[in-house]
Amino acid sequence: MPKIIDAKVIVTCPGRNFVTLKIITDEGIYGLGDATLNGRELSVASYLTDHVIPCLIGRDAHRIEDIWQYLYKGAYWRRGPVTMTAIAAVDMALWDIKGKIAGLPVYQLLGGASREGVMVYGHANGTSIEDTVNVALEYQAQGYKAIRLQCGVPGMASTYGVSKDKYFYEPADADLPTENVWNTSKYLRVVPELFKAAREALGWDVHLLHDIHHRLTPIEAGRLGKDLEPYRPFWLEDATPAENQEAFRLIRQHTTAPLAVGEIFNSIWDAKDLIQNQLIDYIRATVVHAGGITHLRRIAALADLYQVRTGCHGATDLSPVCMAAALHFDLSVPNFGIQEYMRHTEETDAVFPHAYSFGNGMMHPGEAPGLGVDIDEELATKYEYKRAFLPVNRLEDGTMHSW
Ligand SMILES: O=C(O)[C@@H](O)[C@@H](O)[C@H](O)[C@H](O)CO
Ligand SMILES: [Mg+2]
Repeated sequence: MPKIIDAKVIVTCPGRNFVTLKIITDEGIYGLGDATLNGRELSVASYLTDHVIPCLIGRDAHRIEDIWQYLYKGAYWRRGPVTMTAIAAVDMALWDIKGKIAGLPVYQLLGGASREGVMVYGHANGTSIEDTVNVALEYQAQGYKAIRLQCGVPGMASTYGVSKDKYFYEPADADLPTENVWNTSKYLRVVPELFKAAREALGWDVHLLHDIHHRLTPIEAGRLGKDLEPYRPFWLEDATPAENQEAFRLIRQHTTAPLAVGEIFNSIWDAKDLIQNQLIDYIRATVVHAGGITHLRRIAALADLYQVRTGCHGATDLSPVCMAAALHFDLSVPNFGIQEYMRHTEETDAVFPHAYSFGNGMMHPGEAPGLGVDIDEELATKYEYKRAFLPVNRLEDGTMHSW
């Protein structure tokens, strides 16, 4: 059996912070897991170093399910983003090891390919509707079949999803949280105009998505969904904060716009009622924050019973290790929907060389054994951790709001 003899956490910051777990076996084979939790990176690094790695040494690396259960039940304090991101990193690394030993890409261990490629969506954003539509046209020219639209709101200095750099979006932008100002009624006026302009410019053969990013109440989300129906959105994401899963019932009563939620979910329990009551159409939970490939398969299997499809989170603050793992999952899972793909920077890709590829709006994990991603540890040491927080949102009267 491949015995775990060592494991370490690598924190690196090639333009943004990433936390990576490396598990090493007595046969010299190692596996990698993404452990990045944007804005709270060091909490996961410590959870792994201080509370998980000592329990891994000496274990059989093939026992993925047993180790998953040991870390989940053994912590006593179950669930939560830090715990489940740490478990996810171990899970990814063990699938990587298992694939390398078997000489197979992980998707083959998950039941093989269910499709030829993974449809992805890119992020078009701009300070104005015109800028956003022009970037969307560039994505369409690159072959993207699905494009997310996020634009600035007149009268608001900054808002979620609008980046300073046209192609790379990094929201964790300061040593302490940046304070954004938010105005719901201004936002509700601009999004339908954005979609109208986008449909006129891009036509109907491209999927258009939008991320509300938790900022509306259920009835406001129902109103926006109804306003966007003529433009056939592929999905409205994070329409309202989802701690109260029942809140989505009110949205459903007012609009047929498809709903996606779950990038901040970390276990099946966060999504169970949404899925079983068909209150959503896509589940956004992802490998790195929802307990790894092992747990994400359980979430997808439940979703499949209710015709809910996957739509994994894939922002730049999820490392190429997570992107690789997600693509293996996406290629195999029967109820695949779509995969988010925000390109990493060249310096990030240099630290994490990988086998996955993009072409004509689709991605593929590649045929390398395991996850097909590595880490250049020497290069990684050149990029010191740099504390960075996600922004916060306040209403114009100063009231704290969701960002
Ligand atoms: O859909 C998305 O990609 C967003 O919600 C993310 O950009 C999210 O804001 C970041 O991952 C937070 O770190
Ligand atoms: Mg989102």
